Amino acid sequence: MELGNNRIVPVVVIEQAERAAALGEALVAGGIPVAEVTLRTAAGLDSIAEMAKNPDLIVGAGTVITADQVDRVVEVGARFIVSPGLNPRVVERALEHGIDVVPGAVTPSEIMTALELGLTTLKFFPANVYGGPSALKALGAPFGNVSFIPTGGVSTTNIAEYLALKNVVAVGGSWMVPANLINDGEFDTIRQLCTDAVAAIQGDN
Ligand SMILES: O=C(O)C(=O)C[C@H](O)[C@H](O)COP(=O)(O)O
Repeated sequence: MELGNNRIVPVVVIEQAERAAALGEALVAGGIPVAEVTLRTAAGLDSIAEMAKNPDLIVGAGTVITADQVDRVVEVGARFIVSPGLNPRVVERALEHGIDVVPGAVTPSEIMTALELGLTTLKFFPANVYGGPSALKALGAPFGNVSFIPTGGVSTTNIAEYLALKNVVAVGGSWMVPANLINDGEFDTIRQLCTDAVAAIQGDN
């Protein structure tokens, strides 16, 4: 997955596309130049298009549920696709476009289906519901070639524990990009939340 050397993927829920450019600048300034912009709002597509204009930012689409949504997010410049679950038609359409796709998979059967589709980097969501780090350790035994991006309940309190696992390539989360701060244009605060998140893992590297 095209993440550069980033190990934190901000999950963005944005209500106003006019906030997108400034949000992208805050992420870059805060040391996390990547964003998974979800399609959970009507502003998602336009926000991806706006943030994709920033050459310093890696922008992908989240909450991609259907193959049609894959076409639309590729059209506006998404560089990767994340899904909460595993829909083979979404995966196949993304692969047809030649774009990285990270579906959600938390059970051995889902993981085996993803492997069959040629994928080895998967979203582990909701991580806080499906057992967190201990579940990921257990899954690492039979699936040594699979990397996960745990998402759901991740924060500075547990990010180091997740990133210490050899089968965790990055974490996803919304804690550094709260929707209310985006809506209120509190981009200095978002930048600080990003630098705090980066600091939370630098001490453990
Ligand atoms: O929207 C999607 O496509 C999802 O899969 C859900 C998000 O990734 C999680 O809601 C993020 O979890 P928090 O960091 O606990 O807020």
